[in-house]
Amino acid sequence: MSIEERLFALPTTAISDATGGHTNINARIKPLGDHYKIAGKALTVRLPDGENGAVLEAISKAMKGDILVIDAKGNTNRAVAGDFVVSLAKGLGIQGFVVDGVIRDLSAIKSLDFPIFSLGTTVAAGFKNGGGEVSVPVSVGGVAVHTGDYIVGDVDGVVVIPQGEEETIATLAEAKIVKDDAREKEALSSGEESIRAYLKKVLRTT
Ligand SMILES: O=C([O-])CC(=O)C(=O)O
Repeated sequence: MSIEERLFALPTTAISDATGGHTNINARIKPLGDHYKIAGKALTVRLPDGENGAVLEAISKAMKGDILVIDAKGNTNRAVAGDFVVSLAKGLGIQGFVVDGVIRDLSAIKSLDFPIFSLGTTVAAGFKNGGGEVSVPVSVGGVAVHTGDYIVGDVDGVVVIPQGEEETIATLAEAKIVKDDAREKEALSSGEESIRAYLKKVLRTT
């Protein structure tokens, strides 16, 4: 399995447990659909307040499977993208967007089934006066993100794994799931009896 496949198979909660939660993106950045799941490499975009021109530049530079991580500085009045821009990204094999800002044309974007994690939606398009940078360090949801960092997102939120730590974090998260499964089996195997036995054990030892 590739590292992308291993990360895709992991819930963000297990990755958060493995990282200690230090690189969890602020919970205000949410998936626009509960079923959205992304795992892949970040390509960063930094936008001047209210602008969105550099998103097109990022789309043109992205590799298939990349996730655009867009620092729009929390602006909720101007969209970084609408359904047209999202169609371009989807058409070139970009996996999803994580946006510290908002998008528009939600209903059409939902029809495209393109995973977006954002602060929500707005009606207004972004300005196109230029400016903005692609592949520079950004801050999104309170977390520093560099191009090449790994991003995993699902219904619970978005986590960042700094480049170079992905193998270690995936291994720790996989181990956490095995541990959680064993705990669940122990506590829930025979209804009230096993629940009480489990609580007794835990409350005595903590
Ligand atoms: O042009 C824009 O700023 C975004 C937009 O409406 C689209 O992508 O459809």
